[in-house]
Amino acid sequence: MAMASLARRKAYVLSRNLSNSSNGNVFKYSFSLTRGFASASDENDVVVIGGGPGGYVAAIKAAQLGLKTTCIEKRGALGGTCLNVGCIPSKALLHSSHMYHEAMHSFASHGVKFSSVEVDLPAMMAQKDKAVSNLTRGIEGLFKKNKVTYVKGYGKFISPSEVSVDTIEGGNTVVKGKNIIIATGSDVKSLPGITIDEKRIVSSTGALALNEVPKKLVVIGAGYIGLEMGSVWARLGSEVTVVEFAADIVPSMDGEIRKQFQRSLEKQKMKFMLKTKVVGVDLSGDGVKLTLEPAAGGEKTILEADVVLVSAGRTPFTAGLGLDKIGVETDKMGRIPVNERFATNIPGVYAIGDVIPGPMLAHKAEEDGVACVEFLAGKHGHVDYDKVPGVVYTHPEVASVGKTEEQVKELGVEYRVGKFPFLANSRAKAIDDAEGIVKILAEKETDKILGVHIMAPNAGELIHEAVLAINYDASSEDIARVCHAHPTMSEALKEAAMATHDKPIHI
Ligand SMILES: Cc1cc2nc3c(=O)[nH]c(=O)nc-3n(C[C@H](O)[C@H](O)[C@H](O)COP(=O)(O)OP(=O)(O)OC[C@H]3O[C@@H](n4cnc5c(N)ncnc54)[C@H](O)[C@@H]3O)c2cc1C
Ligand SMILES: NC(=O)c1ccc[n+]([C@@H]2O[C@H](COP(=O)([O-])OP(=O)(O)OC[C@H]3O[C@@H](n4cnc5c(N)ncnc54)[C@H](O)[C@@H]3O)[C@@H](O)[C@H]2O)c1
Repeated sequence: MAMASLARRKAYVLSRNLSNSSNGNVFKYSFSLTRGFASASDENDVVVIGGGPGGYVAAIKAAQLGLKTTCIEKRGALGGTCLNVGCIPSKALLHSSHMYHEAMHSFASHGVKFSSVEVDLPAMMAQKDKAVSNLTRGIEGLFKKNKVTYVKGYGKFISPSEVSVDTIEGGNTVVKGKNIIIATGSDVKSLPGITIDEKRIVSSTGALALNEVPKKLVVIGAGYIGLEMGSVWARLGSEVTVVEFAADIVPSMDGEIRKQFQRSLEKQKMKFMLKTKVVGVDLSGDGVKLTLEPAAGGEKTILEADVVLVSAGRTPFTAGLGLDKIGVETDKMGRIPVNERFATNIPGVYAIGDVIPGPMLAHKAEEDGVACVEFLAGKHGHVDYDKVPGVVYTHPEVASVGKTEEQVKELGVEYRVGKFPFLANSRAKAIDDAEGIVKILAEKETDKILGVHIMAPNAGELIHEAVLAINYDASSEDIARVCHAHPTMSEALKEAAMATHDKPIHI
């Protein structure tokens, strides 16, 4: 059987039959799987531009599905923003700085004493860089294992089936593909009048590589990056002030959880200036002087900083890609609209990940990549953006899936809420790390889970039981009746589920 399926895979030659629908954005595909060797031609079945979580995962999956695949990446390393300057280095620094903070503030109460604790920033950065380089090399290994051709260079369209690549070595090559997937990701959104120099005014990339702990750090934007990188430097000793235009931190978070989360960050000495905008920057002295104004207008104030982190969102990256040359449409925000098969308005050209509408998250980009190539291979791909979990990796972490209470109210659905605080969870008490809560929202009539929100030290791990439940349309009673090991933090989810459909035991 295995031999037969291998032979079948090798023999697939994909022939695509495109028919453009009246709105120009929906295509129908039919595939004929005839015997022959696709590799006999130079043309790829799939070319992926961008080697981030969207692109590299799409390339590997396409190859696994028997499609001849090439991935083009300009930065000289695979893994994209996430691995090189995003998820991975930030989590490395979050972990290291948390260890330092624990050593300074928590170890003694557990009976572990040191004569002195100090930060060795170069060593901390070296550990982060080692994690990144090991992982990027790992993806190159996966490309080899799966026979994905890797072209290092800057790709730009010369036609809907041809990409010209200025290679890192200095040459040029043209890569042809029956299907081309744009996975070029996103870049820092700059703010008018604020020029990022990655020294005094930094993006997340600069904030991941500061060579000393700034005395005063001002963060513009209380979103994922601002709170994670703000936490890193606050733990290492910076005085951190977060300036946020909106009325709340992480505006997309459930309101009740957000309030508790903000209080927790304030206890960690992070200061918040909400409903505030930066209207001027003065770099004439050694540091930075920011002019602030209430978001609604009013009296100006000055805030001084040694370093300013601009983390007010990210913007799709399509510079130099030649989209206009082949007619790929973008929306007002520079994103590439796609249909449910990730097809753009140009036949044979697809887009996934941060460059298309939807949450800008690595795991969402990966799901896009897999689903997109599954469609290309004649299978059925599926991604439901309503069931994509989100995690802020601070301490405690905040993780959520599904709807917030505000969204449920807006939908007009009758619902029940069940909550359980970690203060009543035996494991959290045992390890003396009990700040946080689980909150479950379920439809009143059916008990179907609509949303789960967790604030806990390991919320990013705990959330996946809820993600699974929501994906299987589970009820809160389903979770409540599942036996959970004791003593674990996961029991808080069970208790919150019991509180949703009936009564909890331990509170
Ligand atoms: C500081 C930070 C922390 C983050 N932490 C998390 C986290 O913890 N969890 C999470 O889910 N998400 C996190 N993100 C978001 C995550 O990094 C992105 O959602 C994810 O990387 C998007 O994947 P992608 O493949 O769409 O794009 P990217 O990862 O941006 O990859 C696109 C790649 O395409 C390449 N490219 C672009 N144009 C061309 C071209 N013309 N030719 C060749 N190559 C090209 C780029 O060099 C890049 O490597 C974080 C982001 C940042 C900045
Ligand atoms: N843990 C994670 O999953 C993780 C971590 C980091 C980044 N990311 C992703 O990277 C993307 C970018 O992160 P981010 O934190 O830059 O964006 P974000 O969208 O998460 O937050 C940006 C914040 O900046 C505020 N803002 C916008 N303009 C402003 C202005 N002029 N002045 C003050 N505040 C302003 C917004 O109201 C918002 O609260 C996010 O979409 C996120 O999905 C994810």
